Amino acid sequence: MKEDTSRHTVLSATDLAIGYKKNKVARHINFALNGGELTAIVGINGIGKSTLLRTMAHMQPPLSGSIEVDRKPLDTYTPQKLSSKISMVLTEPLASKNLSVAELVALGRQPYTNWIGTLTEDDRQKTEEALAALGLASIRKKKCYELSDGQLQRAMIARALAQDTAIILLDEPTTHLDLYHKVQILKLLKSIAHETQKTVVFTTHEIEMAIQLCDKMLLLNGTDNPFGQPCQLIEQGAFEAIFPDDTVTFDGETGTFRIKK
Ligand SMILES: Nc1ncnc2c1ncn2[C@@H]1O[C@H](COP(=O)(O)OP(=O)(O)OP(=O)(O)O)[C@@H](O)[C@H]1O
Repeated sequence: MKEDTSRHTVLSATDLAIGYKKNKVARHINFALNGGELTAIVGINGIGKSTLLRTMAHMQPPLSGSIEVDRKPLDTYTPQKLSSKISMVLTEPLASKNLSVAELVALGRQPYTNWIGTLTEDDRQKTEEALAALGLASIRKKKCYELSDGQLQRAMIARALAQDTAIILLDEPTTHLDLYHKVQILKLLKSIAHETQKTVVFTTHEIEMAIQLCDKMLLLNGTDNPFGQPCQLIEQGAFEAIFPDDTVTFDGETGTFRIKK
């Protein structure tokens, strides 16, 4: 039986500072994410969203502070154990677009297969479920280079779903998509979080959409990085200071930004 992750903190950060040897990018980052929640990380260009996501995936070390997965420090996990806990969806072009959609999605099972990568019946079933969940069954044989940006994005998410981790991290999953496909992907992420009790976290520039669709938001702002439900952040006036107010202002009533003319 699967553990009910919705009742406890699955992923948390305490006074986290992130960045690079000569470049402290952000500090004072605090959050606690439960299972079954969709969370957006937002903030202006270069504020550190991708750096934070990479730090959460243990692809780079924190400068200070801590990250815990299931209340254990991230750095106590072996890479193998971590790949069964956290999956990461990057927007970078695939190394091999020669793979078919089904082959790409099956790669999600790698953490569980033996050294020659033989798929078991369970691996095949998880791959099929992921293909079906993302509406990819009919194009399973298509090569990845034949896909539209939206289809490729869905295939990358399906690979993460096949990996069947409690935590899914996605770096800008809606870039290059039109409004309809942006909403489609975000709604899909929300239903994955709510229906499978996974903790889903993504970076985005779609602040208004995130306000409407996410359970929680982390706003990287270079100072105190407010975290909470979108309505709480609106009440705190957290969105008002994101952009210089001679350019764009935030309307808390509608949860939208207005261009100053
Ligand atoms: N490998 C690296 N080495 C040193 N500095 C880096 C490296 N990668 C990114 N940075 C710097 O870290 C800062 C944060 O970059 P990051 O990509 O995390 O921001 P972001 O919020 O995701 O930006 P965007 O919205 O433009 O994608 C930037 O100043 C960037 O130049």
